[in-house]
Amino acid sequence: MPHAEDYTEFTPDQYPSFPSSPDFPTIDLETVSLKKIQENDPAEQDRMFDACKNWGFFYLELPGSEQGEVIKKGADDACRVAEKVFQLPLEEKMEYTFTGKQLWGYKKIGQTQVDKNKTMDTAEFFNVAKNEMILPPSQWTRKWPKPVVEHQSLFAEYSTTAHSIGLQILEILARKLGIDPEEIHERHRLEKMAGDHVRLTRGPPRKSVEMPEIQTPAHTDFGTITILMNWLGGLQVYGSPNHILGNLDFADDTTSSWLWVKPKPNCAIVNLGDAAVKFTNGVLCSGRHRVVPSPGEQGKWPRYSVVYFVRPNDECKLKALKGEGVPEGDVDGEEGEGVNAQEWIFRQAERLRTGVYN
Ligand SMILES: O=C(O)CCC(=O)C(=O)O
Ligand SMILES: [Fe+2]
Repeated sequence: MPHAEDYTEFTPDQYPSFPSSPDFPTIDLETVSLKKIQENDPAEQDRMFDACKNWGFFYLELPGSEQGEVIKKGADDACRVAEKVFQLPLEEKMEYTFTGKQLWGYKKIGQTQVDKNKTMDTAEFFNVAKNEMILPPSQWTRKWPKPVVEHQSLFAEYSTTAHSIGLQILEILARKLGIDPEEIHERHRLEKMAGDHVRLTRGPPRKSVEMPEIQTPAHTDFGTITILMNWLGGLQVYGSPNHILGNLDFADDTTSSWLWVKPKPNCAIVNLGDAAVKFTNGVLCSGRHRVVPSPGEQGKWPRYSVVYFVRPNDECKLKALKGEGVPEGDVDGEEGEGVNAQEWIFRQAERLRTGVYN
């Protein structure tokens, strides 16, 4: 990696701590040790299962697990690449906008509507596709910016590791519900085409004390499971658990209904997405969340995050799986039924972008 002094924006050593004040109510999430679940610790696995049925969100403690260390270091390195990507001229970044049904590449600021008044989002994303990075550049189907090309091995390792951790978690959840774990593996083959990507995000420093801006509007993730690394506050979870598929409603936007997720050192934040709700017929919860500018002093820094989305293979149908813990019938009516994962994700992304669901 280039020298740290080349960078000015992503400076986690300098970040002030998350303010401890009743003005910033936080959500009390469980902390699950990756090492322990990998060692089949039954109590740890039970706590994780409960967290996935309740909030659909938990902290995943990384140290002590080899794969955990890859994510911890890899996320830092990915942010340094992100800095370089976001520093490219807008004109150049726009050469990488999403094409067709693939949500890969660049999303500029202000592309997504965040409220009923048509206020636009303030975060920029760069989505680095798993299916490209795990292949040699000669097999790539699209162009990637130089900083990404130069760090292909970082993105390949990060994608492979995050995908593997996601599947280990899903396998444990499947067993608890009496679902054959092979049903999960078959729908999430690493080498098959899927919407999986490493998302690099950058939100600008806060403009005003009142924090009116929203960096990323309320949403549930569209895939199966997400492994998120962030360093500054800003992520918020809606204060009542969501078991509704694809819930993108702006809902009650009053600040009191949102709880802050305080970043926890050495931990990833794991959350389930819509496909996990669908596969389990609503037993597992895909937590509704959004991103606002970091609170207090933290808001003076630009906010970076590194998100890995584990998604079902493109052709996979979003249907409940069989298992003794999965109720019969369809708790969500026909929503998403029979639609393949690629189509579902594309539709949801369009709905989120345009706000037509409201
Ligand atoms: O930046 C974060 O902390 C969360 C980002 C997120 O929710 C997303 O990209 O889906
Ligand atoms: Fe999200």
